[in-house]
Amino acid sequence: MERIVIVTGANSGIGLALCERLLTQDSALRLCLACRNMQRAEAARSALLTSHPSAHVDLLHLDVGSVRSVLSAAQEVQARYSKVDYLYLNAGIMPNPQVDLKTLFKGLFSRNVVHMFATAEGLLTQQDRVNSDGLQEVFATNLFGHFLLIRELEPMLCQADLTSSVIWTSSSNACRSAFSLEDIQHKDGKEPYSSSKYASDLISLALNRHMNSQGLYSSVVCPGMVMTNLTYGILPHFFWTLIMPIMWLIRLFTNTFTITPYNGAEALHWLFLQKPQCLDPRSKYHSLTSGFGKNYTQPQKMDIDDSLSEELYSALIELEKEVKRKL
Ligand SMILES: NC(=O)C1=CN([C@@H]2O[C@H](COP(=O)(O)OP(=O)(O)OC[C@H]3O[C@@H](n4cnc5c(N)ncnc54)[C@H](OP(=O)(O)O)[C@@H]3O)[C@@H](O)[C@H]2O)C=CC1
Ligand SMILES: CC(C)CCC[C@@H](C)[C@H]1CC[C@H]2C3=C(CC[C@]12C)[C@@]1(C)CCC(=O)[C@@H](C)[C@@H]1CC3
Repeated sequence: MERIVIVTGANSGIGLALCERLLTQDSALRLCLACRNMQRAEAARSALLTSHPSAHVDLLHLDVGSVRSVLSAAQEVQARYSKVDYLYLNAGIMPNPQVDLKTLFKGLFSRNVVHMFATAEGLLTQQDRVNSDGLQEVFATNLFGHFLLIRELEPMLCQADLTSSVIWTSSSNACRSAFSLEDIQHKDGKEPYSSSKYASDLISLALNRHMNSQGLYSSVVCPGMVMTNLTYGILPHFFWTLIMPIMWLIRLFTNTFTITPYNGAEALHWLFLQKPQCLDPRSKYHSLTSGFGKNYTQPQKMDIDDSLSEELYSALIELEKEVKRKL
């Protein structure tokens, strides 16, 4: 039977590299690029069809940061397909990032330098804003829109005698201290990205608890540090060009500097090949690249607990009711 794969944020970076790798793996699958910008989506589709001329590549308009768009995209999916086998929740934003130079320089001369380059913990802040649904934009895009999409696609993901995989592109920047149950949207802090990624780790755990019995399995991935539009937005372009040799040098000391989108998509691709029942719901699957350029996937236990994940799950269900009431 034809496998249906949906990838959000598929028009660039890790999402596009994943699509390329999936088609190389299985040219018979039906790939659906779920993107907010249809011009960029069309360009991505053309690029994929150039390397895989007989592939089935569909486009779906989805602004994951807009409740209305998520609801209508989910309806469109139900009209087009009979099931969904893989749902890659990859779209993500990090608006107006700022590097804390003091922490960076202090970190460079500390024993924590490798950890700092792997996670950027405490190094990055962002400036968030409220979107047209009245939600914090980073929360809405990186977490809530994707959660709503899963909820709307539940019948397609939970088919009798079949399993489905939901795969979140999280990050090693996900940090417990950045997340608070009292402020799940991170209105009051300066690390909405870290908070939203930690929340996705929690929600993945809760989804497994609630949905495994219906055949839905959720996993989280960290692609490592990858040069994409998202990372290019952190520092001026000329500065990245200047420090690029240093980035390749750092790769000799930490396997988390995967750098290319192809390498970054390693764990996302690896999960496509696994039986979802055999995965660990408490592990994050990391794309890693050795100093010699060898790609591999490694699970690492996450710093998450059941009660916090359950409370966040309930809070998102409540928020779902609230936003639907307001429509
Ligand atoms: N690069 C890195 O080092 C790391 C990245 N990640 C995560 O990987 C994921 C992919 O990012 P990456 O490839 O790096 O960056 P890119 O900016 O290249 O890709 C992000 C994708 O998400 C899409 N997107 C953003 N907002 C929305 C929205 N509201 N609706 C639909 N699509 C949207 C973008 O579309 P558009 O072109 O329209 O903007 C783009 O296709 C993100 O979740 C990011 O957090 C995690 C760890 C490290
Ligand atoms: C002097 C140095 C060579 C300058 C580079 C410093 C920083 C700009 C980078 C160091 C660690 C990087 C990093 C990310 C962004 C760029 C850095 C802060 C991420 C936060 C990008 C997005 C993610 O989700 C993380 C996994 C990355 C972690 C490392």
